[in-house]
Amino acid sequence: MVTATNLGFGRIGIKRQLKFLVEKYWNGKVTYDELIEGSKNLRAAHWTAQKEAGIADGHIPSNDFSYYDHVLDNSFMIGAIPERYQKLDIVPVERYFAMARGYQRDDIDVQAMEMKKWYDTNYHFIVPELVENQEFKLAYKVKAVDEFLEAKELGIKTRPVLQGPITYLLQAKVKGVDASFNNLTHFVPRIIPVYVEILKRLADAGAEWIQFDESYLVMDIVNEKYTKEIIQNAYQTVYKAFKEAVPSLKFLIATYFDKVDSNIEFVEAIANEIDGLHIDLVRAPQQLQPVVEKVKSFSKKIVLSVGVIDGRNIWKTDLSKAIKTVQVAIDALGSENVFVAPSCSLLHVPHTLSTEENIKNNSPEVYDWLSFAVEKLDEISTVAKAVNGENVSEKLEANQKSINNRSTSPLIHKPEVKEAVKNVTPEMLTRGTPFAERIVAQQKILNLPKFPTTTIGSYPQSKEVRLTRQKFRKGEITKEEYDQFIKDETLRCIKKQEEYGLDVIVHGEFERTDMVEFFGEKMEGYIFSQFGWVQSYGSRCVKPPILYGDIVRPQPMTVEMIKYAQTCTEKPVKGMLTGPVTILQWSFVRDDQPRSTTAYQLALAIRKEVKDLEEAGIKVIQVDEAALREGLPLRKADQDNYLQWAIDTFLLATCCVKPTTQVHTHMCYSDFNDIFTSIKRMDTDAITIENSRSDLKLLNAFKQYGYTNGIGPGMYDIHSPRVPSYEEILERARETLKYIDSELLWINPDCGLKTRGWAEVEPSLKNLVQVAVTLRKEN
Ligand SMILES: CN1c2c(nc(N)[nH]c2=O)NC[C@@H]1CNc1ccc(C(=O)N[C@@H](CCC(=O)N[C@@H](CCC(=O)N[C@@H](CCC(=O)O)C(=O)O)C(=O)O)C(=O)O)cc1
Ligand SMILES: N[C@@H](CCS)C(=O)O
Ligand SMILES: [Zn+2]
Repeated sequence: MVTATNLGFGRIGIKRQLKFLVEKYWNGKVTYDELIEGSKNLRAAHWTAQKEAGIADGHIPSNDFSYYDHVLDNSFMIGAIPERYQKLDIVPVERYFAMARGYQRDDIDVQAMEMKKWYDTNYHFIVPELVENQEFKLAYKVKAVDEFLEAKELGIKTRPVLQGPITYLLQAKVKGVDASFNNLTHFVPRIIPVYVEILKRLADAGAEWIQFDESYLVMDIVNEKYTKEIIQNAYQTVYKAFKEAVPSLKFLIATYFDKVDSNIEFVEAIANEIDGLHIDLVRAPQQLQPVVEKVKSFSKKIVLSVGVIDGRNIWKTDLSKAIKTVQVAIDALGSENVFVAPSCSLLHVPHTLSTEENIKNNSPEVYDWLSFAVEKLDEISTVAKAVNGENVSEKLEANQKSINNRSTSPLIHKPEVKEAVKNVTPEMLTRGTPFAERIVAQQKILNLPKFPTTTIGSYPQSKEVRLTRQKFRKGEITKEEYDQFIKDETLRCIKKQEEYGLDVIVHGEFERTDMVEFFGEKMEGYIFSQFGWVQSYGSRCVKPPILYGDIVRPQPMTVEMIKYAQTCTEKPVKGMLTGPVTILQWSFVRDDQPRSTTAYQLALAIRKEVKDLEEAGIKVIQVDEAALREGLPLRKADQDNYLQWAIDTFLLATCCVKPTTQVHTHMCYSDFNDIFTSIKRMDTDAITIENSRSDLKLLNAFKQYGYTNGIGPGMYDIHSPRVPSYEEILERARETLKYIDSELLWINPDCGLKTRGWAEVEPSLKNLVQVAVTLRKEN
């Protein structure tokens, strides 16, 4: 019998209950007991939904829940708590949130831990931070065990999910060591006992299968430092120790987001210790045959968990195709050695389609093409039933009808859009004039001081802004009233920026729910869910719009608002747009054509907007490519191709302006080294980057690669509520000047300010501007 399984489920709840609960806890509006109780209810609901959908007993994940992030939970559980948090005299839950968000109370002021993108997703994790003499020890409460027991009490046997130790250690940064320090050789022996203790407790509690997320197995992990021998040795040492200590447990090694490829050697090396391997066959269907062959050759029989239901997108699965894939594994390994699974955790897709009344009523055809997490559980169970010989013919027929309908629907295809993409020429991808000449021409118009100051775009999306938008959506206020409110907010925001002394002004983005959803709403080819939220970081969620067809921009999207903003001030106002790659990356996009084709369509739409802004007299235009680095394929062999079309689409979107128009971009995520030549190729007049939670050393790349255009590495972290002091920003700016030429340096925060309150923004920006004033005197 093939088993229906799952790898992980979203935690925020059908209506984002966890978000509201956690935020209320932070604001002192609910107690710790209420936080515990509310989360318990959510977990119960999610386990029950999985059980009811037909996920097998013992294969419903637990420990996938988190108040903030599951990697942080793992650090907390094994005592990897940096000293600056350990020494705070606060209760454990406060310590946990201090690690995630920083802590500022009375005279205590501790920064948050580093946050990074989770592989190529829009989810962020808290980077484990270790020291050379790190001791790992169990927390007073062992979350993985507690959650297993909690589910057991409900009559649900779960499969606890743990961060695979090798992946956890490779993700960790170690303070105070040099580049030759080897995380694996150093920490493997130390981390084993704490994991063994957790495993023993899980076995005692009645667990059978344990899922180890060893997602690093899809990366190019082997290099000079992490040689094959070292990695193989690490895998063997860890999993041998686990098996010896707790022989009753079965271990599933889970990989996702790309192919395992030659790293299968490391799996082979531990084949006798483990009981199953999960592979992603949506992202990497080509790995089916080689992995099946390899697994078949192992002396010990292990289970192959085949990830055939897309955990990263929202389209209905072609069930007949999925069944064929599963059948290949069954034929080779036997049905008792095959699990049906989603490609990865369902954390990355919204909860359920069943509440989406708007799509159902207004776009019934598209509704029929969709599948969110709960519906995907049903797909998993249907595939398992089908290969087990149960009669699911009605479901399969209905599914085939939807799949056929989608592939031929006239809703999707617009010949004029396809034609426009074909007609893109190389001349459309270049500015023509070099930066050195452009900047002189721009300065004649803009006359900016040295170390120009700016912000990234958004200002606080206060409760009032959101509630007013909600009232407008519900029809409680008119469009005129809403527009006037937004204009008033914009004016107020611009006057504040003038008061702080910022040089390049932004309009604040008050009219935007989200920088991608806003543009989606103004283009044809998109639909929008009402409750399709997915977690981005901590309590912050995004509702990716659904791009289902060819893209058309019927009319200008931002021009009226930016023109208005420019009338509010003498200083230059940046026209704010989101770039094609970021729109692509943060939408659920069609899977019936290459992503590059969709990006070209988006680029043509943004290009029209850029041109219209310039014609409206806007002198500085920022096209955010916040997610360009995030979209980089995980395997090096795939990266050049991506970077080629990704940068081409950015150039297509921006290279239509005069040399006098200043083009900015902004990027979140600071791991730039591997894409540096591409950043250069973007040839923007200024780029602002998220950098403040990362090592300044990363900026060395700008020097190393001879970057000569304007650059603004974020001077402080906007994701945390703490206010940076003038001294702190000044120190950072002075340090930055060791890496960046003073003529090129912009002074700015590291991302938009929408998540902050004015009470934090005001002192932070005043300190920021003061730093620029000091630098001008010093340099
Ligand atoms: C820059 N970032 C972004 C990423 N991805 C995006 N798609 N967009 C981004 O900006 N990825 C990387 C980073 C991640 N950063 C963030 C930052 C902030 C948020 C965030 O604040 N999300 C909000 C939801 C935003 C939104 O759409 N708000 C709606 C209101 C929806 C709502 O909650 N309405 C309430 C009523 C009002 C209220 O009580 O507040 C309701 O319906 O009940 C809007 O503005 O109208 C969040 O709350 O999490 C995300 C990622
Ligand atoms: N312009 C956007 C960029 C965020 S990455 C903002 O300021 O919110
Ligand atoms: Zn950003």
